Amino acid sequence: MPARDPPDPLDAVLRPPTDESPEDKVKRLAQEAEARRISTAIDEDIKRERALRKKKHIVKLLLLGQSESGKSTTLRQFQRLYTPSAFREERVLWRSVIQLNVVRSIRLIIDAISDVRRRELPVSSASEDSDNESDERARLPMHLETICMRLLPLRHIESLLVAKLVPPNEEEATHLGVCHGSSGCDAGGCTLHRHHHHEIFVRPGATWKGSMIGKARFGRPLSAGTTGQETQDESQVALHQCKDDMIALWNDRMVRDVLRTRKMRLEESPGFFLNDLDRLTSLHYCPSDDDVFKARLKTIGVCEYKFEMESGFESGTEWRIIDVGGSRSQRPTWVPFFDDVDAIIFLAPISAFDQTLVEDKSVNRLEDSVLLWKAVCSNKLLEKVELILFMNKCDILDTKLRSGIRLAKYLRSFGDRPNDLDSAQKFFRSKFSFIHREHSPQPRKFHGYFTSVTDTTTTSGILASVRDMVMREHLRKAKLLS
Ligand SMILES: Nc1nc2c(ncn2[C@@H]2O[C@H](COP(=O)(O)OP(=O)(O)OP(=O)(O)O)[C@@H](O)[C@H]2O)c(=O)[nH]1
Ligand SMILES: [Mg+2]
Repeated sequence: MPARDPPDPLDAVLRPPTDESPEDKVKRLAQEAEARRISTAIDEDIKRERALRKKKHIVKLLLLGQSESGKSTTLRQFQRLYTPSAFREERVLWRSVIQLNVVRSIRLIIDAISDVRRRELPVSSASEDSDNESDERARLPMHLETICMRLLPLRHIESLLVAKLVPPNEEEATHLGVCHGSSGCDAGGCTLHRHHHHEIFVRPGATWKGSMIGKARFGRPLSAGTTGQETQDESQVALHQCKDDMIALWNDRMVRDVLRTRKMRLEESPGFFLNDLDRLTSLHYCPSDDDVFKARLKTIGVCEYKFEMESGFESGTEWRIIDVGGSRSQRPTWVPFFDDVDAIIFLAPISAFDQTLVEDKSVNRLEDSVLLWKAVCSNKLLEKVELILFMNKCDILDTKLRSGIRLAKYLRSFGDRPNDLDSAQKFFRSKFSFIHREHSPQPRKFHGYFTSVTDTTTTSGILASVRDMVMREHLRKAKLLS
């Protein structure tokens, strides 16, 4: 005789009672039918979700370009466009970065005027009581000495802000481009010690935002009042108290002379806010969108920003935008992303034709961008990737050319073309598109844009066309593969 299966332990529990009344039976059967209905609905939900996940598109966009080319600013523009409420909520967190940008600009000025040589000054600016030696340090006029003295508390504020923004034990080797030397200085009665001008940076993982707000992240809105940043803080109080002196320093004629002779064009430098001191130093200052785009915080490592399209034909598409550090030591982090990226936005700051890299003073910035672009175009791993070129910082290019800086002096091939924005842009477009054509392993379309990514209006339109183009290409390739 075959062995009998052991009794099912659940069977006894689930079996209807032997003394069940007809009414109870009707009730039980109804309950069982309802339970079956719910179970089928859950099964269908799971099936639908699986199918959806299978269908869900993930579009990956990588931002590349040298340091200070505008990658993180472009990322912030994407954030503003596609997760506006999270962007707005996080604006307040940029206040410390902006405070530090301001304090650093002021220190650059004080350092410059503190060891200015008499021969560097126009005759009218030099103080009269100095002796004849031509290389003698110029004495500062009394009013500037007083201002420098009164701005001494900003040194403490700078240390506070660095402690707040830079993770402990982090040291970054690159320095701000416009600074000099690192020894102490003594200008008349005003003694200031220069520090190394380490540029502050953001490292993912130990993010500065994370350290300031606990667990808050893009996509997970913060409520105002949770960070403590929006109320007045020590740095803001100090900046408020120093407001008049900072404004007087920045507007001083001799200061401007010194900056001019030293070719320190602070207005064109990243993180420049000195024309907005009145607004920025108010006790309840909260950064505007534009302030967030103008703020400078260097990227070290890789940051990924995810967002999902909520409507239209892209509904359900997840976008991942990857922002990397652009300084030379950071470039090895780029390659692992080449594998499965849909498109690259490459930023070339075409205003930088007369500048050198912060990390290597012997390398011209424009040349570096051109070489990088060539390397990206010719990379075999990227042969099927859409390359989008942002010829960026056109606003600064325009200002430079208008101020009389001659492009041909730095780029002989520019020849005798008119030294204006239009001619320069045509020239750069043909230079970059030529490289794209000649060095791409297989023919592909050139997508070139002239951008000033700090400008929200023009950039929003450009990002929308980029998004459409990338999405179309993504769908076309997905169709070809399926
Ligand atoms: N005027 C102007 N400033 C810009 C433009 N694009 C970027 N900037 C500024 O340039 C600075 C550097 O921009 P970032 O976006 O931080 O540069 P990045 O490429 O991310 O640099 P790394 O993180 O060092 O690789 C910031 O202060 C920006 O506000 C532009 O088109 N015009
Ligand atoms: Mg960056």
